Amino acid sequence: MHTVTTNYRLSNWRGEFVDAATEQAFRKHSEADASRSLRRALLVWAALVVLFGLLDYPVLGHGYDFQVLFGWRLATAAVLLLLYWQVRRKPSLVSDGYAVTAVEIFGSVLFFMLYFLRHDMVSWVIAVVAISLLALFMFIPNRVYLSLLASAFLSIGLMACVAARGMGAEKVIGLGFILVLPIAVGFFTALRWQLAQRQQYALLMQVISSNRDLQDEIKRREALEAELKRQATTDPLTGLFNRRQYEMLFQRERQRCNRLGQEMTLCVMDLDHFKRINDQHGHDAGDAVLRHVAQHLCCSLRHSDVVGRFGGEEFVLILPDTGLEQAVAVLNRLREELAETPVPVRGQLLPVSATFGVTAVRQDDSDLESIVRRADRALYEGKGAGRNRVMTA
Ligand SMILES: Nc1nc2c(ncn2[C@@H]2O[C@H](COP(=O)(O)OP(=O)(O)OP(=O)(O)O)[C@@H](O)[C@H]2O)c(=O)[nH]1
Repeated sequence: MHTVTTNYRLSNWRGEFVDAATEQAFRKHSEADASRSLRRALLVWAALVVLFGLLDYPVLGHGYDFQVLFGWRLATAAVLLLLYWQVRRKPSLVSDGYAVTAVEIFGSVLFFMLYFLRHDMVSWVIAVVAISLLALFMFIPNRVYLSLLASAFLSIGLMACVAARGMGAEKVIGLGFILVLPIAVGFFTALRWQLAQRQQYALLMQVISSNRDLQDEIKRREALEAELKRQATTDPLTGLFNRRQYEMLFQRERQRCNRLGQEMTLCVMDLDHFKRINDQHGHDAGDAVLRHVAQHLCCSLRHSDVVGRFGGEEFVLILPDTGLEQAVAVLNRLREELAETPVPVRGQLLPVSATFGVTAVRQDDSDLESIVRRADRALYEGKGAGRNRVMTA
């Protein structure tokens, strides 16, 4: 279960998450998007700065003022493009906002120069500054207070320019009031926008977290279901199919073989003198031998063969698509393998062997029990004949 409890509380005044780690995660999440929008804005800004320089020429001619202004325009565009390149290389620059603020402050200086050099468009400059103040709040996506700093620099700077040109105090104060308007609108709009973005992010994260919990729960239930199924179908000691399961699999395989006209054999296998192992080495050693033999049977036989534990040290092997002759060959190989590989138990090698009774499944066999009884008879003949052998019936 994902029990991470993230604090999504928002500070209405900062427009950020109260929890620093959550704020950090949000910025990381929105970084790519914010960096893309900022880069676009920087390109447009740089293009406008240079293009509007062409309009300076008819007014200023080829003189010194034009050269200074155009030089400054080019410098501004270069700084904007430098930031564009840096943000592209390192998108995290957009999240902390300091580099963008510094560039905005540098970019503002062009307005002051325009104010002094383009006397023909003083009121235009003021209007453009007012619009730019609004735009500033959009440039720094996560730092509304840094935008406030950049806009304060631009508006106070412009007021200082107006004062420097000898305008009266009432004009300067009046301009201040005019400029406060776009700053207030920009600030509160950006603040609301930031809050809305974070609310959306919190909702998204909560949905993702619930989905993850749900997926974990589904996985847990699936594992539980698989475990229950395993317990219901297998023998706990050896992991082989239990009686109910191999009986069911026998019926299925018999029908399949009948349909395809294939032969099928069934074998009952019993370990020889198993009691001795228990008596001499203990019940645990006997269990270990049973597990080892079960493992060996599963590895040696075909994937489609069915291996079940009949009870005690007896096993049932169902071999679909296998005639009696073939089965005898397979079982002899198995018998030899068992007899040749002693089982390692607690540092000792215990020799094991087994006797097999095998019979073909016939069309007229009424049920599994009668087939097992026939194989069992062969098995006991094998025991009587000296064990460690394969007998047919
Ligand atoms: N360790 C262990 N022993 C078991 C288990 N189930 C049955 N046995 C033991 O298996 C032994 C079977 O003994 P017997 O039926 O006399 O057969 P055997 O000693 O193998 O002799 P033969 O079959 O005649 O070769 C008994 O001692 C049972 O207690 C089990 O799950 N674990």
